[in-house]
Amino acid sequence: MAAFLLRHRQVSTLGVSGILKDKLDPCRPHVGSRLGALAGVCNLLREYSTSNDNRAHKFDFLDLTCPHAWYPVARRKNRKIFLHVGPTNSGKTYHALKQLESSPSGVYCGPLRLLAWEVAKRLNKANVPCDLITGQEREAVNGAKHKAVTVEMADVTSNYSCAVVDEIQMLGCMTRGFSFTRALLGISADELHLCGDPAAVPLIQEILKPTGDDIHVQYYERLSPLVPSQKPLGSFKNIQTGDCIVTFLRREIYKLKGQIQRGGKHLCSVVYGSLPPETRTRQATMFNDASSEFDVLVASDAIGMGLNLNISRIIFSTMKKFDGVEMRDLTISEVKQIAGRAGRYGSDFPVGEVTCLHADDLPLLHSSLKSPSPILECAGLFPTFDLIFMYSRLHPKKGLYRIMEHFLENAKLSENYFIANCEEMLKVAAVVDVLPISLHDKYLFVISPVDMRDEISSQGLTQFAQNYAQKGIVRLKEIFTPGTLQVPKTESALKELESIHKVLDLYVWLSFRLEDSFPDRELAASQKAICGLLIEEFLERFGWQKQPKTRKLPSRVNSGFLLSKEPRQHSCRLQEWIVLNPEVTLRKKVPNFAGTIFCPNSQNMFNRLANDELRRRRAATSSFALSMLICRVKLCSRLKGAGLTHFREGFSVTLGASEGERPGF
Ligand SMILES: Nc1ncnc2c1ncn2[C@@H]1O[C@H](COP(=O)(O)OP(=O)(O)OP(=O)(O)O)[C@@H](O)[C@H]1O
Repeated sequence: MAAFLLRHRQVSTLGVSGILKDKLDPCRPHVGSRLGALAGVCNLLREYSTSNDNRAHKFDFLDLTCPHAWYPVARRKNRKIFLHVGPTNSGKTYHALKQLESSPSGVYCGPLRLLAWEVAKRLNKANVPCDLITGQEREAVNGAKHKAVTVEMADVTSNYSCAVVDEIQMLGCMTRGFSFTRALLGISADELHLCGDPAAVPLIQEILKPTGDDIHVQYYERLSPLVPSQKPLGSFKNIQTGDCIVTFLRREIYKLKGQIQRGGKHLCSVVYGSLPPETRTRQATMFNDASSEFDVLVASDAIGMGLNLNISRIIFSTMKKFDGVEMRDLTISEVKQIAGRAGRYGSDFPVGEVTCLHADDLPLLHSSLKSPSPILECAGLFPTFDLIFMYSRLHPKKGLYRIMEHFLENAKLSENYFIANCEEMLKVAAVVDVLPISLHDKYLFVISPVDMRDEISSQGLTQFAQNYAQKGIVRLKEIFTPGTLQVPKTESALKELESIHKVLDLYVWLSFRLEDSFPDRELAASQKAICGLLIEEFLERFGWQKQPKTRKLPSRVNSGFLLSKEPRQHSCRLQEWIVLNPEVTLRKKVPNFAGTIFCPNSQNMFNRLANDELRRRRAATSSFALSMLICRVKLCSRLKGAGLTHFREGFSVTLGASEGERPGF
């Protein structure tokens, strides 16, 4: 599918693979605001940013031994630090958020967009106006003094009464850890609440010593019991409603989903890392909803964070995972984080159970659950653009790749820190180095959330950077043909669609940083939403097309869900709502109609699309609000002969519906 979407498939990645070993990282670099002001460094550097290069030579830009000094705004405060630590599902975040909610101003910093969305929603619902800021979203709420952000977007120049940094143990993450270190050292708040694993306590106490902050540690116990089973699952015949099967390969997820569904008793939602976050949330919602048919979850370790899940039992299908270098046993922290998802407090399953598919794996499960997580020893660090820029002036002939490489090899660090793993960033640096753009712009591409291991994503980035360098403006249509997305028919087509979603996501990210040069944010966002829906359509159909007749509804099914006697055949029913996207190509074909038409073919799917759209509209500019219209499909013949393959015989569309019309949900 991507072959006709990405127009320049032959784009060279400039021999990057020859330069770098292609190792996988556990966390994707996703760095939104590393360009944000780092006042300490800036002050330090300002005096060297004149043409007096002799002075610059005397300053050691490689000295990263005192990162706390980079944040003068935070250093002017005597912060009270509250460490909320304990196992998963122990109420750490709940208590920290209560403090945030009752403070006059504040910020929540989470590791995932999903978490930022959830907190923004929660605060707004509690009548605490809260903005949402992630790499790809800016949703401003009138009068908001609170913000929910992804950790990379944390602002270290503003003052807050209260700040919360969630999953603080991630400061030890090889790729993203430095953003947590930056939030820990740099957020200027009277109260800073840190939630996470007790394994991070000694390190945090150590690195905060030079700040003089006041530290209080509060330990929590799990709110609901977690019972490790003595018996393995053995066979998928023993799967029950509320079970979650964990596996680590995407391919395996679909294999297990198919296997379980073929038993005819259960339908499976799926959650894994490369699904768009919106899709992950919806899959989780379907699984949680007792009235939906999807009563079993097949997931990767992506369930470890960010999703509220009503899981009764976690079943590890394997206790090994490929980490990009080798196949290895799961670590104690990984086992605990995943297993801890069973039996969430306040959910339908107040007691959680955990087991393995195979008896051989039980000893490792049991021993991991009994052991404390190993103490974290070092926190991540990464040079800001200011430092890289000043360092580059000492080596004016070197490209960003060589400057970064040299900087990272020679940086001086104290024993509490490590320099982030930036192989992915270096791959991008090699791509953009040959282009005639400024160091600042190169750095921006380098820190963008691109997955360079994914061929389509890496080609998307290359194309964006090349077009930007050549023309100064990047139109989405030059690389992507809107209106050509289709429901994938195979797993490999699904994978391509996931990659296309990543490319569109990257465009949106760039559009927030280079607004004039990436003007098609709205189009990219609407195409992203469609990608998500098509992916979901695949997920709902998967495993059913071959044997729909063997289907027996499980007991908890509410058959009203799909409004059909044959629940899995929902593609036969055309619903009465559509989404119009005026950007796309049908303009010429259909008189009086300024757009293409996407027609969700189930009410369920439509509701999701409409919810998404309304959420976006609330946040969007008025011009964007006009770019997608939701309108009613009626039985008339205006589109007959227009070649609209989305529509079935006998149905067509009323044109020119007004934006005021609202679907009835
Ligand atoms: N005192 C409480 N009253 C009501 N609900 C609570 C309370 N404490 C926690 N909860 C609920 O229990 C669940 C788990 O709490 P929370 O997410 O704060 O745990 P956590 O320790 O941060 O877990 P994790 O590490 O998995 O994020 C949440 O749904 C939360 O709303």
